[in-house]
Amino acid sequence: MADQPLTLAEATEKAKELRTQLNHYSHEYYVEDKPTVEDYVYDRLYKELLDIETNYPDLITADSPTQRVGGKILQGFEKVTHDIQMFSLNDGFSKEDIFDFDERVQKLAGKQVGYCCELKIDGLAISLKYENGKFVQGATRGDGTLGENITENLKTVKSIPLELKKPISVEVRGECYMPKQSFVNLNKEREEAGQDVFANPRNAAAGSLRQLDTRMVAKRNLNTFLYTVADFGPMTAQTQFDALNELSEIGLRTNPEKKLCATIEDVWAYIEEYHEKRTDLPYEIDGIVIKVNDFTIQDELGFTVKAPRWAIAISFRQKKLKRL
Ligand SMILES: NC(=O)c1cc2c(=O)c3cc(F)ccc3oc2nc1N
Repeated sequence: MADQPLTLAEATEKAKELRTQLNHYSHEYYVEDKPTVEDYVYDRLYKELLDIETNYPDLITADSPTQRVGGKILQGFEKVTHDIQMFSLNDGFSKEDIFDFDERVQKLAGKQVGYCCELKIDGLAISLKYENGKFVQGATRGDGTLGENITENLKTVKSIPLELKKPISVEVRGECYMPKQSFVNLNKEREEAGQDVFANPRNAAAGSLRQLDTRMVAKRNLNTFLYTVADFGPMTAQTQFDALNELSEIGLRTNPEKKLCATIEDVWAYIEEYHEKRTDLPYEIDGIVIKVNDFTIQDELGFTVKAPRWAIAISFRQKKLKRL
């Protein structure tokens, strides 16, 4: 006999249970890249939740996984002012530039400093605001002070949690990117449809986030790596390396290839290592970012008008580095 339809009380309880379970499985799959259940298990639970929400639309919540597919057609993107400016990075183009950076930093800091090295993901810089653990605003960098509100589009990016693991209020920043394979698939579809193809995954990600139809964004398989805590709230990390671990602990996706380097020689070895490995990565990188690890020293060094003095990006994208 068909199941008795659930009462509202039963449906409310069941929907809550399914949302928690589905969001947990989604976190494992999209944020940790370590799923513990097969897709069909997820799909069955998802269908069960969708049926309940279809029968009881009032039970739909903002953090329900069914809301990830989008469905809003936006009129445009409102402007957002970044309370904390979103800077860009100074670029280095050679081994000499990196060693000069180290010399400047040691001189300013008055001592040997350690560096946190990270891959420079080739995507679009984004800012994510959470209030009491809930995702409330996503924005582009724009000119560093004025960005665009792309919250509805970022809600369809599965690795961006709609709710953190802790009910804290923070602002974090990172990169939204399109994985290489998704880029190849998308361009194949576009070519078959007689549409223009995207030149590279970065343009494809930027073009996807500019879509006004959020259902289109949901289909683009965008992803993220977070790398900066702008407004710390109750977060306690005192170094960049620890901040990346803390971001991961509250449920945000961070890049696993980070490395703590005690000397600039170790930094250079890391740069050479990933200059070789970059073609094997499932996402594009356009270089390496080197950051003074200790936040106290970062604060001492501060920013110029356009960039932090305590970081430098080395770009793989130009000729001179080919001779690495
Ligand atoms: N594309 C990137 O993967 C990446 C980019 C930045 C920045 O743009 C950036 C800009 C700042 F003003 C300060 C720190 C930063 O750290 C960063 N770290 C990264 N890993």
